[in-house]
Amino acid sequence: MTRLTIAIPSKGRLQENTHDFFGRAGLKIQQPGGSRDYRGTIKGLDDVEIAFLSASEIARELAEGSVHFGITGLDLVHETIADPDRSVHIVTPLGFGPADVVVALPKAWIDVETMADLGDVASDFRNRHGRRLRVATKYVHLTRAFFARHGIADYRIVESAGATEGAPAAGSAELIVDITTTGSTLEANNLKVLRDGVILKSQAHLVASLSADWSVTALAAARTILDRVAAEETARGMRLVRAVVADPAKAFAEAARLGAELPYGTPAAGAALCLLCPKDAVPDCASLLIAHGAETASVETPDYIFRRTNPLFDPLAAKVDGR
Ligand SMILES: Nc1ncnc2c1ncn2[C@@H]1O[C@H](COP(=O)(O)OP(=O)(O)OP(=O)(O)O)[C@@H](O)[C@H]1O
Ligand SMILES: O=P(O)(O)OC[C@H]1O[C@H](OP(=O)(O)OP(=O)(O)O)[C@H](O)[C@@H]1O
Ligand SMILES: [Mg+2]
Repeated sequence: MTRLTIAIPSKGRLQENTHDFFGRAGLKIQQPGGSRDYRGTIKGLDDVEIAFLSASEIARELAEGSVHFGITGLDLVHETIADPDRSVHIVTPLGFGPADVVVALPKAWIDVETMADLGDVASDFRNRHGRRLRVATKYVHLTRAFFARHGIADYRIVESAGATEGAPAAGSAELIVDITTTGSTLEANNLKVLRDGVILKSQAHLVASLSADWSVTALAAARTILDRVAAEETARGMRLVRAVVADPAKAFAEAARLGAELPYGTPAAGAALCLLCPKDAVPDCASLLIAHGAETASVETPDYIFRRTNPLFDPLAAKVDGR
């Protein structure tokens, strides 16, 4: 039976946060051969194999179906995978690795502030210089699609693997499409982003391949992992609030308006009412219980909240089954 393979970044800026993400869910990634080993495991989960790859390789392997899950940037998913809606399923954004793919050009081009301005300049440029504007980028597909959407055809792509921001100053291109987070690399190269020049807002995502071999074993392992991930995520936003009140049903009816849940039912007379309450509503919830006669309301932080329905796993299972 095929085991579940998860590809995670082995280097670069997504690596450390990826380990933290699994760690929060109580999943410990082990790399038996040390950092040079290409394969690893998750402690206690025999049906799972970890593949350590670069962020761009991960997008490729997801497209090929040679891994079940991968963690990579949304920019790479859209750049590398021809038809992402069909070949992969986005499980969840991960809240780290934020970066925008942008169209940028020298600040000295004061008349060009928007994609429409760029369209005008592109035609002019061709007439005047007898050659097309050059765009330096490694995001070839994203650039083509975005320029086409803005009706710009008078340009040529110059593929650039690194130091793309230096291309205009070096004279190898007039403008660039690249990724930026703080903007300091653009600034250092005297470049500005067009007002409507943000092609994609990216961050790291957990992505599932729809062409992978989803054996019963692999799917069960996916459920185990996504249960833990979802349980930790849910728990992070909730608190357990406990108090003995005069009329638990009535107290809960009011607490429900604050978003509280009654996970273990209405207590018998004299026993504590136990509520799951959104973190931000805890002080109001506690005051409400005191107003309902409680002497004490105690609040605890749950580590995990497991539920029968899993918002991360269920949509994936539906897609995999439906193939
Ligand atoms: N400021 C940033 N610059 C570049 N990438 C970023 C940034 N912030 C987040 N990322 C994300 O990290 C991904 C890859 O980053 P990084 O350049 O660290 O990987 P890498 O190990 O160099 O991979 P490769 O060798 O394939 O380029 C990007 O595609 C993007 O999704
Ligand atoms: O907006 P900023 O915060 O300045 O970040 C953007 C820069 O960081 C990335 O390069 P990276 O460091 O990954 O080097 P690489 O091109 O070798 O991958 C990216 O290609 C930009 O050059
Ligand atoms: Mg890089």
